[in-house]
Amino acid sequence: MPLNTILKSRILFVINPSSGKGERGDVNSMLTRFSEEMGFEYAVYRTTGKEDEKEVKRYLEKFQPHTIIAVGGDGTVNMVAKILIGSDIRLGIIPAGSANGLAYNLGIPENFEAALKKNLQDAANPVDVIKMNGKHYCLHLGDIGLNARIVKRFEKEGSKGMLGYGKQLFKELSEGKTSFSFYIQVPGHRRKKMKAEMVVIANAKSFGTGAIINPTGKLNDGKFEIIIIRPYPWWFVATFIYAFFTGKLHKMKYIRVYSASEARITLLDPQEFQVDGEVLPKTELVEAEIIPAALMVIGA
Ligand SMILES: Nc1ncnc2c1ncn2[C@@H]1O[C@H](COP(=O)(O)OP(=O)(O)OP(=O)(O)O)[C@@H](O)[C@H]1O
Repeated sequence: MPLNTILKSRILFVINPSSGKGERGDVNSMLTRFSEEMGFEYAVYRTTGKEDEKEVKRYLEKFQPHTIIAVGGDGTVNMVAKILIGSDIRLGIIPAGSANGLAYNLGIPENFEAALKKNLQDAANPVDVIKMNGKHYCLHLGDIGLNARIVKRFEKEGSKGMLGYGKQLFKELSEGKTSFSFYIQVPGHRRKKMKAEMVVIANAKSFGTGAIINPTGKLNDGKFEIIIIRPYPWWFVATFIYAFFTGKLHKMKYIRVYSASEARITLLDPQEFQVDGEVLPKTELVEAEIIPAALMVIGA
């Protein structure tokens, strides 16, 4: 955004004080300093975990921001994004959660001041959103099976950070694989019965850990990808890890990728399901459709 636009703009900061690393440093004085230097007006709403959506909507009416910057993890970003779908209010992100998937994909630094500067300088561009089962809005990715089970364990046991994720991944893998069967319907392809360890429905390229699950993913192409990890022999894990970090997963054996603007996955038995880090009840059906250019996101 050019400086003269920032000078006139109103920015609402939605801060989750309880997210991953908590509120670090003296955020208030940093915001005051930047607003004086750059001349923007700002308001702060600190989330409580109760009725936050309603409160943010009240700020929209009374403060009429041009930009909302979500300071927190994927949950906070998702809560704000949901409110902004279809509006031209810009969404910015300062990552401060235990999972910051979208921020990672946008290359936003974890340091508060550096992330704030980036949000004040970068342009906003349209980003697609995936609507799942008619009510869940996904900016980053959702999945069925292995990763959803790990995210669930992670939350239940109060694990933190990459080490915590690694511990839960190890536990899941050492308990043996639990593949599941499903039917997949994607327009232009015949309905197919398949078996998988995990099915990922991705808007973005990478998990917040940096693992590239969707090498061909773009946030603004009007499509999402369905990445199916089929049952594999145990010794293939090392090849997967190599592929995850070199961006070659889509070329691997045991992987099937669909690119789609809508899809329907019917599970033969209910499976764990998560969307942008939020663990949802086990499901037997996932219907996904893209909402193209749904949001203006800074740094996209
Ligand atoms: N003040 C608060 N106290 C407790 N919980 C809160 C508060 N504000 C928001 N929350 C909850 O925080 C969750 C979102 O957290 P977010 O994803 O931003 O950070 P996180 O550290 O990654 O969290 P998590 O690991 O639980 O996903 C939501 O469930 C929301 O209800």
